[in-house]
Amino acid sequence: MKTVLIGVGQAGGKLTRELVDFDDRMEFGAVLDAVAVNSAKADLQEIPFETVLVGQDRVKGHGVGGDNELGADVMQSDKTEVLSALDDSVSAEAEAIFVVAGLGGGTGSGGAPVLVKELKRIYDVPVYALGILPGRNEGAMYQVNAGRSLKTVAREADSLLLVDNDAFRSSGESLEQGFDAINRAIAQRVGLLFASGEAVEGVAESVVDSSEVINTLRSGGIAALGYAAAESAEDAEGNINTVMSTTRRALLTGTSLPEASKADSALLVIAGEPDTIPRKGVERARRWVEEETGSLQVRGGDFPLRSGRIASLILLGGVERSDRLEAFMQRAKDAVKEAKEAEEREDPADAWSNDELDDLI
Ligand SMILES: Nc1nc2c(ncn2[C@@H]2O[C@H](COP(=O)(O)OP(=O)(O)OP(=O)(O)O)[C@@H](O)[C@H]2O)c(=O)[nH]1
Repeated sequence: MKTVLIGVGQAGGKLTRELVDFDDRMEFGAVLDAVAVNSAKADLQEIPFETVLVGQDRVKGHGVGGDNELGADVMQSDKTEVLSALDDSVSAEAEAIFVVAGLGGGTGSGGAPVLVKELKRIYDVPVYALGILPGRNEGAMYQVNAGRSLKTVAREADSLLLVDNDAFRSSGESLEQGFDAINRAIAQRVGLLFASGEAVEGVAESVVDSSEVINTLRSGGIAALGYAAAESAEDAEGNINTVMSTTRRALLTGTSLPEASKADSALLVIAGEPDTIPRKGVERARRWVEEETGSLQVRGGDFPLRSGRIASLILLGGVERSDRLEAFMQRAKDAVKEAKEAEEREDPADAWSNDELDDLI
């Protein structure tokens, strides 16, 4: 799927950079172009592709400090510059646009929904978002920002592919220490998804096509991506059980949104040397994904790849009803409530109008 990437905010820019690197390293050529947008000048300095600084008149290049309403405002004010930077990037070849952002901060969280909405007005290709959910140990501000941003992006984008920072965290490591590793893990998975349908080696009927990715995401709402790989046997027969076990791991323990296994639609991509991909195993794995997700729309296809490994990549569309997402939305709502209570506590005047204390007479 020929894709144009727009990274918004710090996390968005860093993850976009990883995605560009992965696509280059693998020589897939699925990423057509990339642009990074930020209100913090320092975050743009390391970016090796086109950048746009927004909100300079309001925040003087220092970022919006986690204020996502300000993030939305500065994107709205400077959208013309951002859109004109994209003029040449979104060529006739482009099949999709991805806006990449951390949903917990200010610039990405506020800017991404505004940008997605504008892009949808202009371009005919699907406009997707790749959103990063804050880990459960991040502060209340991050949860509140992400709750509001998620709701808006999911409404505006053709689909929101969610990645939970907690899904990729290694034990004993702080979230910050782990960011580079998390970004690499996400870039590998999402990069393979972009490249699905790009590989032309060993062209066969079973090779996955970009349109299958687009059709899987057609139901809109929230999407997730699962992945697992294992050493490949030398022939297809020897890989029947391996395909089944990587598929199980990809869905049950390897998704970008843990515990999201019920879905409206799914796409199962098996990547590996074409003559080691077992038809029987792939069919069996696809039926298992149908049962497990409860979806009658499970597409499938191969991704021919020169590798000693065999991998299952599962794209899930319509995972809104997942427990993890419900838990996150509850976290965001609790954080809003706590913030309101703290605000009231700070104002001594409110002590007199406390509803929990009954009047004496
Ligand atoms: N996966 C991942 N998450 C990150 C990274 N950097 C920050 N985050 C997460 O993204 C959220 C913060 O968003 P940032 O992108 O840093 O903020 P911003 O959009 O630049 O906004 P401001 O700094 O407020 O201007 C937090 O939830 C972080 O946990 C990263 O490199 N990788």
